[in-house]
Amino acid sequence: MATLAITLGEPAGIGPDIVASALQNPSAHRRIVIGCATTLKARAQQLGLAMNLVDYGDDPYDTASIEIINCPTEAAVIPGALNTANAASVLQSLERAAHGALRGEFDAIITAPVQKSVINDAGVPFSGHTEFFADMAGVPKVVMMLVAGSLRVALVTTHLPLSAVPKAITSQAITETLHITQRDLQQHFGIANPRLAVLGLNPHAGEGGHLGREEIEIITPCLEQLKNQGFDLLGPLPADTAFQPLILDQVDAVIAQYHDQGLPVLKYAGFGEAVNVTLGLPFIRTSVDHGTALDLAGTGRAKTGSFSAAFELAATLASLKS
Ligand SMILES: NC(=O)C1=CN([C@@H]2O[C@H](COP(=O)(O)OP(=O)(O)OC[C@H]3O[C@@H](n4cnc5c(N)ncnc54)[C@H](O)[C@@H]3O)[C@@H](O)[C@H]2O)C=CC1
Ligand SMILES: NCC(=O)COP(=O)(O)O
Repeated sequence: MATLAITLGEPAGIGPDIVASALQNPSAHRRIVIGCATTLKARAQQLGLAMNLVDYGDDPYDTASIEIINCPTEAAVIPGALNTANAASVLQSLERAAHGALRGEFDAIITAPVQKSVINDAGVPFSGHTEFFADMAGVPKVVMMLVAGSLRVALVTTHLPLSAVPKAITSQAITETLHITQRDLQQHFGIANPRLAVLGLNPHAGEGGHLGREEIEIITPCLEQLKNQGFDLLGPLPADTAFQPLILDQVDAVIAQYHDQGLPVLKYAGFGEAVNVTLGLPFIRTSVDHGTALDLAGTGRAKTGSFSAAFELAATLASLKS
């Protein structure tokens, strides 16, 4: 049995809906939701779902119960309507989850989606859970990897404006990404000798320098150095032709240089069933593949497939660790 912390995410989004829906059945794992208890109860009621919520630690563990660590929102929550007053509650829930995971109180964290913009609008710099948890853990570099069936896509850079990407593609960023991905695929995914396909940055991987020089000046020398150290790498490959069975059948993960180079393909392959996992943290963190879907909050139309997959992957990774 694993002890799994679940953060509720943006209270006006579909986080409360998917958490209430997906946690209906008893589980072999202890489930601790961190977020606004009033919001979760209200959303469950709106969706006609029963929720057996008990305060964290109050009762002996019961397979049907959901424990809650309450992080009340400042203002009443209206599904679909963002409110900067409630950003503090979201951040408090993430901090509580990270502190608990760092001290071994939780075996893993599963996050429901947050609305990054409303946290920024509340005056707090925040680019994503990935970077937030890295900061909380004091880890300078982590890797965002999404998994859809046998397809795994990891990113060298995460939440950056496109204009900032080329500068961020450094030998150090690529080297660290490949080290973290290789190590975590070995340690957590049981892949003894991961083979990784690394994408170029430019169209046609730079077309021999005629469409950009990052492949020649940065990526290729970096990959050669890592190959000499024993890494099993393909690339740099043109991104537009890399996602085909000829390549994918021979690799364990694709390394994309930036968010929208790799994730649209992954989400086309498995949106609604895929899982986002942060590699390189000192604790396990998985998440959904989708955002806050404000348009669906409180409607009963939010699908729970990705959350359930994230929950199962977190439980599996936690059991492999112990
Ligand atoms: N892990 C996280 O915290 C993530 C947060 N986000 C944040 O979410 C916010 C909204 O992002 P968008 O790009 O609009 O993406 P989104 O995923 O919220 O919505 C895209 C489309 O997919 C639909 N959709 C999303 N989840 C669904 C579900 N479970 N069931 C059925 N339909 C679903 C939505 O209704 C919408 O039509 C942004 O602030 C973004 O930063 C986005 C991705 C991940
Ligand atoms: N598109 C994936 C995404 O934005 C997830 O971000 P994070 O909040 O998990 O860092």
